[in-house]
Amino acid sequence: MLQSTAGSAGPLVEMKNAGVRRSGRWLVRGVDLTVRRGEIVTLIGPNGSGKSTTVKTAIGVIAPDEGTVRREPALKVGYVPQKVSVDWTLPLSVERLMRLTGPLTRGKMDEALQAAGIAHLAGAEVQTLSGGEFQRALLARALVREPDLLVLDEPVQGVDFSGEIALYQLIREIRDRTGCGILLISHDLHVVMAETDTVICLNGHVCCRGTPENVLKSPEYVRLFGARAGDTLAIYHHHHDHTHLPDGRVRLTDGTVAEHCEEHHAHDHAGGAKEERDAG
Ligand SMILES: Nc1ncnc2c1ncn2[C@@H]1O[C@H](COP(=O)(O)OP(=O)(O)OP(=O)(O)O)[C@@H](O)[C@H]1O
Repeated sequence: MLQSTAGSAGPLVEMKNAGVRRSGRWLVRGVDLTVRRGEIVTLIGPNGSGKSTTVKTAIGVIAPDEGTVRREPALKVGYVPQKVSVDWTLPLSVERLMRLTGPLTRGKMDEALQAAGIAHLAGAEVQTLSGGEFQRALLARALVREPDLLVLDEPVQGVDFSGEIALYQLIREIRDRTGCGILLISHDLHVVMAETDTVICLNGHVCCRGTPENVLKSPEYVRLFGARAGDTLAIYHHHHDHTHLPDGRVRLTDGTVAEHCEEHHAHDHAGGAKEERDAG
């Protein structure tokens, strides 16, 4: 089972006033960050704002120069990198990619590929995968470890808008099913981040934090991301306002039954530039 082990009720990772200093300057400073089981936390910020440094500090790849970082004992981390260096001239199937870092039973591999939604691509050559499929293959690799904490660095890079929605939906499903904590890195708030519990906006320090809606409205965020913050960004809301019946009709929360769900999906758009329909 791709199920994280139930540990203590405390945070998976907790950073308090953490700072990292290199070559005489603070790369990040004063970072407070907590990820609990079942929680999705997203770090956003411009290039060079310290997102990767913060994540590496959170998972213990680098030690803080000030402040504290506490992790749950024996915390298992699954990491989905932003990029991998693969020699594309060599043939490499998805199955081999999954086995590059260690032996893996067929069952575990199938389960992880299934969880990432690419079971049908096990035998495919990695170089033929689309951007979204490749991200899913990297995600499957991380899921094999049955992580308590899943860390994804820019998960929707090279993925089109509908692929972006599908990937965020998958990330949420993984969280719902396994109960793991998820730490996402992104350069900006994405339209589908409404499922994120907490957004932390970095620029060498924490500029602002809160729900996606609150961060979107905060003057610090608008200052950092400029006019496009208000003009082009839409927050996608998925309202679970109905139940699908076996005959294809839907029952709404008020008990009425409708033929289709489309007309009953309500979407909020903070900026209104992107329209997206919920597939139900
Ligand atoms: N070991 C190091 N020594 C000196 N400077 C470093 C070191 N590692 C990172 N930096 C610098 O620290 C800053 C923050 O880097 P970091 O990779 O954390 O940013 P980021 O927000 O993840 O950026 P991006 O969005 O471009 O991936 C950058 O200016 C980077 O050049």
